[in-house]
Amino acid sequence: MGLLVDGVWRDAWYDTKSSGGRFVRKESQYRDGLDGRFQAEPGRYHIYAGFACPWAHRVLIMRALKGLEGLISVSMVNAFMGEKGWTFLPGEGVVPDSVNGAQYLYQVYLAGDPTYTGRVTIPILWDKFEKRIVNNESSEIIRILNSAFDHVGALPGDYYPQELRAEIDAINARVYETLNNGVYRSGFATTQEAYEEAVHPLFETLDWLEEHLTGREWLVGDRLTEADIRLFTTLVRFDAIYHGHFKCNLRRIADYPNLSRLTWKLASHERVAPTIDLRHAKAHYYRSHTSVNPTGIVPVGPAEPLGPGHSLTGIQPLPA
Ligand SMILES: N[C@@H](CCC(=O)N[C@@H](CS)C(=O)NCC(=O)O)C(=O)O
Repeated sequence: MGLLVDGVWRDAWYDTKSSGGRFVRKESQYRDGLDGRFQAEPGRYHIYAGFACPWAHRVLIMRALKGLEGLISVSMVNAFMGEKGWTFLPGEGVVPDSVNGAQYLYQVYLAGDPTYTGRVTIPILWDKFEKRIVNNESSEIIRILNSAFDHVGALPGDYYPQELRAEIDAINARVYETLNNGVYRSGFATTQEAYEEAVHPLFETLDWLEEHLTGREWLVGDRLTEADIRLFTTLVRFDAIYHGHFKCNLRRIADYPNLSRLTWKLASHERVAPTIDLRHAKAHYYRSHTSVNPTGIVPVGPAEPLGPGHSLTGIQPLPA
């Protein structure tokens, strides 16, 4: 775990000292869209992702739902993120970097800008023509994938429809703050106060979502939208990872019937299922976050991380 400073890798854990033990997420730096100099073209773009990361997972799901596998290639990082950050070293679920030939993800950031300063995160949308990062903010990459490739062969489907945007944005805002990022704010807190400040609102949001989903199939409108996708990538990891590793343990998702139903509905979706590898994700969190779990031991349970009777075995690997 570390970051680049003027193009030089520095091994460092998140600084929580200056913020009273609170984990404060840094803004992503590459924020271009596919317009102007970047045009949507088959074969031009590459995604750097990984099975562990909930932010990268959003992007893998959108790529799959829009049927973009043949138009946008992908590389997948190793589960273990050590002192040199994410790597493409051989391991389960790794898809090597066919574009930049990087062994370490920081080399991809340097290939785009040899003087980059900042965190080295997945997901990344990379332009093979201009040889640079277009965007490294998942909430924006999923919107790009949702519509930019529609005229060059993407599958139909709009997961951010105009008429539902206000409602989607409102749900996203609460879910991002208290849940998607809330699990990290709970788990990476280094004071009791900072932890409790995160974990209580997190469960208030889960309670609220459970109620909101009564009599509804999806969060917004009567259809699958990006709001469901953004919620899902946290829910699917919750009982196996966040409940134990990040101490989000007032309740499990299995204790919420409506949230469990939504989680399973997406997890078993034929296009979404191949984007999930919970064993890999568990190994990442428990082995890489040595300040949270110094022994690196990966717990064996829960036996059924997606609720009674639901198994994810038999899922096919992600097409490269
Ligand atoms: N805001 C970013 C966050 C991405 C992010 O934090 N990814 C994590 C993996 S789950 C990462 O690569 N962390 C490495 C680091 O912070 O050094 C997004 O949504 O794309």
